[in-house]
Amino acid sequence: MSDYLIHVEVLQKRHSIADESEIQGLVTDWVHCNQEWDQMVKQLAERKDSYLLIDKLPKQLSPNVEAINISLTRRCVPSDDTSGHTWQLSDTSRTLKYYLYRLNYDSVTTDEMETNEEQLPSAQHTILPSIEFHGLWESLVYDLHIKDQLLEFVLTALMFADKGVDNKLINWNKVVLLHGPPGTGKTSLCRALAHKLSIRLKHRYKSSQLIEINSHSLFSKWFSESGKLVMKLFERIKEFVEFDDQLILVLIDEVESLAHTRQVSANGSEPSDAIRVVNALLTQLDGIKNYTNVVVLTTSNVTGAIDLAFVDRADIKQYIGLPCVETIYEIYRSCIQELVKTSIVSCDESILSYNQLKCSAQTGEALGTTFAGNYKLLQIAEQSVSLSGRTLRKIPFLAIALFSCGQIPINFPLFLDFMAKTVTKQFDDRNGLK
Ligand SMILES: Nc1ncnc2c1ncn2[C@@H]1O[C@H](COP(=O)(O)OP(=O)(O)OP(=O)(O)O)[C@@H](O)[C@H]1O
Repeated sequence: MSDYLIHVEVLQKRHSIADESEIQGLVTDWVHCNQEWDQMVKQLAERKDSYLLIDKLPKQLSPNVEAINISLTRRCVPSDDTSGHTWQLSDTSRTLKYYLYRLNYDSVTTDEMETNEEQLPSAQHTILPSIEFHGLWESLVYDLHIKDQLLEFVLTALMFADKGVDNKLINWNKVVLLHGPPGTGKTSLCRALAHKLSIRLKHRYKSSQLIEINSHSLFSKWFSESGKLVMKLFERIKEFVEFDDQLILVLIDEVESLAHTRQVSANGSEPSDAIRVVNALLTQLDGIKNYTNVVVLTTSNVTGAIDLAFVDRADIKQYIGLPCVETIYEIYRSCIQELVKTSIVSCDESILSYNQLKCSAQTGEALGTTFAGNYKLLQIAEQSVSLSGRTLRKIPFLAIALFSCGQIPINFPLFLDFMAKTVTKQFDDRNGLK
């Protein structure tokens, strides 16, 4: 038993023909010869929401392995945890979980449904783990340990289903609801969660698929038919769910457009159709909850507008809010690292994590000019409070587009000036719109 569980995700190269056992053997050797586990774990534990990506691999691994991603969760290993292979590092008390996977490069496919007059795009299917969502989980930063908690929640829900826990005695529906302001990464988090689950559960399921329901097209034009369309759509989902070696993740974005509160609908202009849609959705959700291999992920910007019966079915109702200074700093830091990597910004200073910066300030190490840029970045993060994650990720692009006059590379201090001006402009523009 250990305080941390170390997850080692091994991405096999696209054209590698080595079999799983061969790669597992090579990775095992690498893991056991690596003397740096304690240091890596310490580094990761200090950083919140963090991971270590190793893409410069030793030559015995590089022909077959693209990258190795190491992350931690703070928990003990349940004795019958079936996800991944478990290894005990011989010289420490640390437990390590190993997952080997390949990315799917096929493009997303769109399902269409027939209405009276036309074909309607009703859902998008992505085979997971997909190149489309590679790195998405790691790119999302939150104030609390939201990502780990969500992952843990879904793994537990699937484990309960697998163990055949009686639903009449313990109630769980395998439905997640993420709600909060626009642009806080709710949809991205659902996609990233689905991708992560497909990697972590590769031992349990032969394949995994994300089905994204297009709520808008289901509910807009053919309003009177919407109830029927919802039923049809879930019939189609059931075709996939029938195979219990397939993990199916259903994403309903902006679920309020399907799960409108029946109270409001009843007072509105077209009450019966809206009520029919909500009823159809609730019936279908109750129908698929009996399958062990399906999880429904939903998002909403306006929780108040969702039917309470739906909200009640969600096992987890997670509020995703606007980022705090620390999270903003980390989002900006990842943007700058990317611009340095692609030689758009030149930087001699190492860009510390928020925690490192705080620690070195306490010990007096960072107070010299060496970390002046880091402090300036922290000020910009403070200036950016109340902006959404979506806006924050745009700021570095806008800073260059608006102020660099096409001259790259831009040195780090100048780039930070551009960023500060862009944030000010963002608030001015926003106030101008009010
Ligand atoms: N917490 C975050 N960390 C890092 N990036 C973020 C974060 N929140 C948002 N983003 C960025 O914003 C983009 C848009 O996020 P997304 O569309 O998932 O948000 P949303 O909450 O679903 O928005 P909406 O409610 O408007 O549909 C993401 O792809 C990501 O680049």
